Amino acid sequence: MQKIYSREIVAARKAALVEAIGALRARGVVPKLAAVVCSADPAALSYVAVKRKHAEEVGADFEGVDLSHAGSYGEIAMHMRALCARPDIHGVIVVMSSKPEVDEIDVTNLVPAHKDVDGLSVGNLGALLQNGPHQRFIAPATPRACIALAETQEPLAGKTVVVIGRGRTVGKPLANMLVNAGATVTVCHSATQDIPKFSRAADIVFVATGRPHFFGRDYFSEGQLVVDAGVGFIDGKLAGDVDGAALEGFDIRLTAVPGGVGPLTSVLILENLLALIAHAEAAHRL
Ligand SMILES: Nc1nc(=O)c2c([nH]1)NC[C@@H]1CN(c3ccc(C(=O)N[C@@H](CCC(=O)O)C(=O)O)cc3)C=[N+]21
Repeated sequence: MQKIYSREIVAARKAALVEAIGALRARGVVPKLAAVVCSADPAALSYVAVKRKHAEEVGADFEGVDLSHAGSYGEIAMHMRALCARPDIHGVIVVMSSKPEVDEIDVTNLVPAHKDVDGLSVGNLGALLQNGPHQRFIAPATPRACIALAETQEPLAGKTVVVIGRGRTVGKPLANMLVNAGATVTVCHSATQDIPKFSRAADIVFVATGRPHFFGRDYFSEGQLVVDAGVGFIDGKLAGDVDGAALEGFDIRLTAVPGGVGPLTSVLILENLLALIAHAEAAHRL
């Protein structure tokens, strides 16, 4: 088994971000990202800290917003409207929690498309499905990271791929983005009978279920590329959905957790932030 790390692509893309943000700052535009947490979930809060670190490393401003104490959806909506109206904030991400206290996609839909930095609102996802030639949309960062990491290994057009997971932040948008990229896509999920029948036959398998170390040797076949988008915890340690230890001695490439999709996701959120600024400037909103 060969582990695939994102370190090099992350470093290269970060260096490009530093340069682009420096150029923006030189003409008075300071990119600013706001990250909103709606649920009192330590994992969501720690993810905000990771976002802050990455933003500050490349010279972007960052604001964490904790709405977990808001009493009602109405109160959350009021805070969201005020936040999204602020001209100093170019992008707003609503952090999805594994223990949501409100429907965080509903909250995401309060972010207007021109500030929807993670591309998860209804408008951006609709545009992603349409994928028209004149459409500019923001694609969700985690699926983008899965695809960018896979593309460091092999082209996707014409490949047979299986996506395990149909979640709203990774699996479902990822499957549609893979279709757009020219892959032949099968989506497996909790109601699928005999997932290995499908996953073993694929050229590339993307796993995004949030079940740490659930997927072992039975699910895969030799020669495959496996992209692991899982960010679960086992004994307090970050663990992907794929049980890497079960693949030892197997001729297969597996993206690392930690060190694979995760760090690239953070970089792509910031690339999305710059794309929002470019779109706004093209539309003379800035
Ligand atoms: N709207 C939304 N978009 C998201 O993309 C999103 C979200 N909500 N909710 C939470 C999950 C989680 N997530 C991670 C991103 C990077 C790392 C990451 O960089 N992890 C490092 C390790 C960091 C450490 O060890 O603390 C790694 O994998 O190497 C982890 C987790 C994005 N998420």
